Amino acid sequence: MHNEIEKILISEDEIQQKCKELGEQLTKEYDGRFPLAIGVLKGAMPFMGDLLKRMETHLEMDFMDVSSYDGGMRSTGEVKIVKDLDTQVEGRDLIIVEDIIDSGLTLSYLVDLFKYRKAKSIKIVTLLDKPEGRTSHIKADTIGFEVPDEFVVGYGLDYNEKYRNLPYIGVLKPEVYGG
Ligand SMILES: O=P(O)(O)OC[C@H]1O[C@H](OP(=O)(O)OP(=O)(O)O)[C@H](O)[C@@H]1O
Ligand code: HPA
Repeated sequence: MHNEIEKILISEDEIQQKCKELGEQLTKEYDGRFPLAIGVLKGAMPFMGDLLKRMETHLEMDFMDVSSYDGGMRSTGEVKIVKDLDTQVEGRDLIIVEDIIDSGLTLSYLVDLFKYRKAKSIKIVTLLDKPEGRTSHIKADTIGFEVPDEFVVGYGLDYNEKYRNLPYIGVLKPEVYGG
């Protein structure tokens, strides 16, 4: 698996250090508030786990499974809800945890949905931001790292459902996707 990676953009150590830093920030911000942390599956799973372990305050967790890439490298333009939340968001302080904002379509869909469901506050925390990919007006409140306009994999991010279990963020060799 590792020999299919052309280069590592963000190392495992850098990711873990960032989770500690962001977890400390969120601890201060949400102390005494019992927020609802929403992980956007499947990609956010590793980041959600590492980040929230660093948050030293009570919180509730839930997950929403949405998909718009169908395993490929381009957004289909349509966000599908595969699994909805089990928790009511009305009146809650939400922390949406994402692995990446690229076109911004997934998050603008979710933010509109949670506003409609009357969330009290919505904070977007993303490990990666790819600003050059943006086609919709959405900005994260908290960003771990900015990435260039390349298709990245690892630490939750897939290509054809593979590479999510890499502990770092990297770029694939062109021959892997037939480039
Ligand atoms: O800003 P966007 O262009 O909408 O891209 C970001 C979304 O794309 C990926 O999810 P995907 O739809 O591939 O589902 P997955 O997490 O199950 O891989 C990623 O995990 C984000 O949720
Ligand atoms: O660069 C990416 N890699 C993997 N999944 C993604 N979903 C949006 N952008 C990306």
